[in-house]
Amino acid sequence: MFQQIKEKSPLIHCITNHVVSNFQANGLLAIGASPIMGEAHEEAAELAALSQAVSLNIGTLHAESLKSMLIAGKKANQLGIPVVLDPVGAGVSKFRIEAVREILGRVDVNVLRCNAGELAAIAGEQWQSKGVDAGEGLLDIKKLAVSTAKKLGLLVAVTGATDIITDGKSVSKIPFGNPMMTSITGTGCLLSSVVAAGLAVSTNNPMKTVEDVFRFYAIVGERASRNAALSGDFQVAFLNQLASLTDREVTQRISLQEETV
Ligand SMILES: Nc1ncnc2c1ncn2[C@@H]1O[C@H](COP(=O)(O)OP(=O)(O)O)[C@@H](O)[C@H]1O
Ligand SMILES: Cc1ncsc1CCOP(=O)(O)O
Repeated sequence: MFQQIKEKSPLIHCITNHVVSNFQANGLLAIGASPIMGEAHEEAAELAALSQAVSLNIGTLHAESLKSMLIAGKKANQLGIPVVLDPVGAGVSKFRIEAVREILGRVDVNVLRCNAGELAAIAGEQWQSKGVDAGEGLLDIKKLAVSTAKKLGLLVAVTGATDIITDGKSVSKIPFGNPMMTSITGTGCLLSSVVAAGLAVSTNNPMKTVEDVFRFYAIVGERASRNAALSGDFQVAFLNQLASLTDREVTQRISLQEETV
């Protein structure tokens, strides 16, 4: 699939936050996709219509960008273009959680990519979130992901030490990755837009596409951590691995894991 992304270079319309906008654009370029960031409501429908996937992220949401997300999301739905939602910090304010509910109510989101705290907030469960980070809680995240996917009728992809992906029926766990991935801001946000790029080129089996993207991304994190002692180096190493990791190397890494279990 990542070879296909390089060949087709899908245009990904990102309405995202101003913390990670640059990292997200560079990460998409690194995998061979073509990012366009744009949050004015005047152009939201046009940009969505030009794109092969739409990536919505509420990290620094305001009334204007929320309006744009609804316009872009609805235009994407009309044209059959996949939509990914990253509900950054969904539980930290009334504004964010209401916005997430409005987007989910008015746009057919294909994939909800979130951390455990954001999932808990969306499901209306108790959780000790810490700003935009996952935080802590006692819930069974797998169960919550399954029930949320069923209730909302979409794919839920929850990140953490082990990632969980579900369509409400089957569940897949991705055990790869490295804790250094949480030492820089934006790895979650970029992952959501990489999922959008995957869906843009591979539409037959969305669940498998999300699994493949998550495996690839986690292995990127593992390899980047080998070449970086501290977070500044890690960010550069991460972009370099995004640009250079091949589908074949991913397959090799997975088979190594399978041999050891
Ligand atoms: N403890 C961990 N060990 C390995 N990988 C992790 C760990 N925590 C998060 N990751 C990875 O870091 C990336 C970002 O996840 P996360 O920090 O949960 O998202 P967010 O930035 O939205 O909070 C994901 O690819 C996830 O798999
Ligand atoms: C720190 C911060 N504040 C608002 S958005 C944002 C970036 C969050 O990025 P990620 O959730 O991918 O770490």
